[in-house]
Amino acid sequence: MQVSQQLAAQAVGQVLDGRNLSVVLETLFQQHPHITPQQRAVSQDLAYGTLRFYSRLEALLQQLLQKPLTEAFIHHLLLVSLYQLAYDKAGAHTVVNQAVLAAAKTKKSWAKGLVNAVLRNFLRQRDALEQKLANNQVAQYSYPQWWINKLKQQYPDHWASMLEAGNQHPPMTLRVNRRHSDADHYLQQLQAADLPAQALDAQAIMLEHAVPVSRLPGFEQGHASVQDWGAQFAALELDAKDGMRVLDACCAPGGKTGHVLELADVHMTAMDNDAKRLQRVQQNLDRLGLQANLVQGDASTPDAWWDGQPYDRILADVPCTASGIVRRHVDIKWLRREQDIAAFAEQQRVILQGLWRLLAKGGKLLYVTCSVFHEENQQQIAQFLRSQPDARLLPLKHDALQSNQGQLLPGTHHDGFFYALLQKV
Ligand SMILES: C[S@@+](CC[C@H](N)C(=O)[O-])C[C@H]1O[C@@H](n2cnc3c(N)ncnc32)[C@H](O)[C@@H]1O
Repeated sequence: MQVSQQLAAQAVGQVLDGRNLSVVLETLFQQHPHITPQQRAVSQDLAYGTLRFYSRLEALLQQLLQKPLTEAFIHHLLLVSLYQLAYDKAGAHTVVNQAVLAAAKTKKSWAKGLVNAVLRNFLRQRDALEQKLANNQVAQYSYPQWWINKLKQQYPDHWASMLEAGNQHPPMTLRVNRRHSDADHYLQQLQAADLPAQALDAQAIMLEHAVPVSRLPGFEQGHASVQDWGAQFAALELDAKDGMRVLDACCAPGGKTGHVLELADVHMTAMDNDAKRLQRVQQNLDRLGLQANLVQGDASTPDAWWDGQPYDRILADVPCTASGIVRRHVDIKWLRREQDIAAFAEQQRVILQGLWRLLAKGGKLLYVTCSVFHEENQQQIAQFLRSQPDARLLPLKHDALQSNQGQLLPGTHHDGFFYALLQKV
């Protein structure tokens, strides 16, 4: 556990300095090639858990310190250990002892004593410390204040449940490849492999416990893919038919590209501006046995890559704040700044404008974000419709989208997404 606490503490520190959690963890694991798969998994769980509840843990820690902590590693080690004591199954004495040993490695004479005292005081005073946070929403929900304020303003009836949904442990959800099977049949295969699960619709299945993909029946043969249920609405709403020309304009890593191709035999151009991420699209398509014309390019400047033939369907799954998928990407809560919203909204506006002229008359463009902020969603589309007289907004099929003007609120079964289906008239 000591190694995992140490690595998690380093990862937490680097994320709080502005770095992406999955990149940070990958780099740390490369630097420690001898740790076991179990130590990797525990390090990852501790880093994710600590960041999920970061501001609550920080508020608890501040109550336990008599003066500010100047040693960053000890600070982050205490956050990880408090996470373990407050949320994890590990035994309290083991957590404290291992943290003290990890602190000793810093060779600071005061570190061992401080870590021991802070963690034991937490165990003794926990109820009183927690009670003092009852009126502190940043500590209660573990989000930045600006984020809480924005959701309160934009979702007066749902803000608290949305914040809580973002703190849940995300489920592992599968998309069954319709070319091979459906949810009912695949469920039977999962049961035979001792993997309990439930069907969410004809293609989507939520597993009771996350497992390595190698344990999924037929995964290497493309019988199923890992994809949040909310993301699976995209290909269904796009409604591409056999023979159509389809552009997936921000496609990497190709989750939605694969789904569109599973549903219909279309001529697919899958484009992204990131060459490395495009390699993952190719790998995903290879596994599914599907084909697309992969193009590296900028969706906002199509003249550089477009062949001049209009598309019947365009999927614009644009870059966004990702505020709807924080339960999977816990670092986003601490990496985003409020001013990022306007910057993303401008990037999305330019992409949407750039893609619109590629759409055939009568064709449909599905605009998608994994954000819950109105500036990137409803406001973006309202502004687009005002500036584009040949665009009209079509109704969406899925009930959950219809009832919220295209906004899928994050919940137990899916992340938060926004969908708008536009037709060129
Ligand atoms: C939300 S992700 C797409 C996820 C993907 N549709 C899927 O379902 O797997 C957004 C993608 O847009 C790409 N991107 C960002 N700016 C772009 C631009 N100007 N032109 C094309 N792609 C862009 C990013 O590299 C990223 O892969």
